[in-house]
Amino acid sequence: MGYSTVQDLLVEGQIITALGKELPTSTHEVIDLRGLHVMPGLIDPHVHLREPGQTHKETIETGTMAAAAGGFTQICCMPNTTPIVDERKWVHFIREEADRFGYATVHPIAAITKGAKGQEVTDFVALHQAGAVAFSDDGKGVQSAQVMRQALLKAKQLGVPIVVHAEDESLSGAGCMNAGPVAERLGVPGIVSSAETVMIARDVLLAQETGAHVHMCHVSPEAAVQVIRCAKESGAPVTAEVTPHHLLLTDEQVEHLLAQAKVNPPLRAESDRAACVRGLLDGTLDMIATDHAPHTKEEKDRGLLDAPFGFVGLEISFPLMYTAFVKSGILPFEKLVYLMSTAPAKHFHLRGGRIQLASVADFTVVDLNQMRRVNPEAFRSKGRNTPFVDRELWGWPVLTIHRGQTVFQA
Ligand SMILES: NC(=O)N[C@@H](CC(=O)O)C(=O)O
Ligand SMILES: [Zn+2]
Repeated sequence: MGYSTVQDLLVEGQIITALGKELPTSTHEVIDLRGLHVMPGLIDPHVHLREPGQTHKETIETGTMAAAAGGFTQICCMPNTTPIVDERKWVHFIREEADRFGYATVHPIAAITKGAKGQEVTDFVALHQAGAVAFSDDGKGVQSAQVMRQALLKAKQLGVPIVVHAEDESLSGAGCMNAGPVAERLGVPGIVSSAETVMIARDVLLAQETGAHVHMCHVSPEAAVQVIRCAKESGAPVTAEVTPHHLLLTDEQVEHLLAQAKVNPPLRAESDRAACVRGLLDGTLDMIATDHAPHTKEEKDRGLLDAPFGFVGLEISFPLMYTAFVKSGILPFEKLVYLMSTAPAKHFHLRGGRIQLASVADFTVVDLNQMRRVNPEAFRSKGRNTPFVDRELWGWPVLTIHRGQTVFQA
């Protein structure tokens, strides 16, 4: 970190072929980026692209366009589609579709269990050979410790992470928001923090016993941050992600926004939010994930009890993080780039995450001085479901280059 410089960058084909001061311009097209910042293409480890099957919510085309507009050049997509990504053909389909449009590189995450039913572990070897970079039943927790242990042993052999959506259904039940005073005032069933923390603790123990890499999704309660901190101190092979919404919002939002603030895991109390920020600053939480979860307006309008959980995030997460944490002086710019590019590349074993000689030309140019309000009507994503409508943000991406090609320009 601390590697910011002012210099030129030469791209030939898909590759960065020179870096330095005053490179000869001779026959090359010159893009003047004075006053702007270039960073390695952002990488999002947790995106719902909704294909196959749920094309009313999002498609691979619209989801990767949204990624490019948000400065992401690589994304990992979750298997909770229709059907579930539990067979090789769906891994191939996703990669081929993404390559056909070319807006961003998509790394499929395949299901841990067949149909995400939590019972029979999928064919990890075949799915990994097809291009799955990790395994997850995201959207649901794997309820059986025995099934999870079996999955960890298989993942360990392949050297890939198991990505944990931590939710014990016997505790989360029919809850639609965080359990607490706001849920009580609204008279709706709450989701207790232990529904998440109990499974995080279980999977830390299973990671220690098996030696497999466990990656915790969208961490939200204070107790979960504490469990992960202890796990890391004891050397357990555990990493974790946190979302911009869990760092910035609390369940107070649900009082005003109702289903527009409904997400899983739920927005929690102020003490939980503050603990997530501390966890991010001290390295307990390793990276930022958007958990981009598009739903239609009709679905989100069903009311707090019946609407689906989830927010879109790809097109606003860098400005959200930049404005709240870098512009305010809490986090150095380089650390944010690390959290949104270098760290996900490292822990998911992806190329990228750095701008260096001979690497693939994936990079994002941001304008740190431009303020714009969040306007969901302008999203490339089909999803408009965000609790951040109208927020004033700085640090918008203005140019995204993926494999040497311009895929987004403001
Ligand atoms: N996060 C959400 O609220 N929803 C996700 C599922 C998930 O990531 O758990 C979705 O698929 O809609
Ligand atoms: Zn999840």
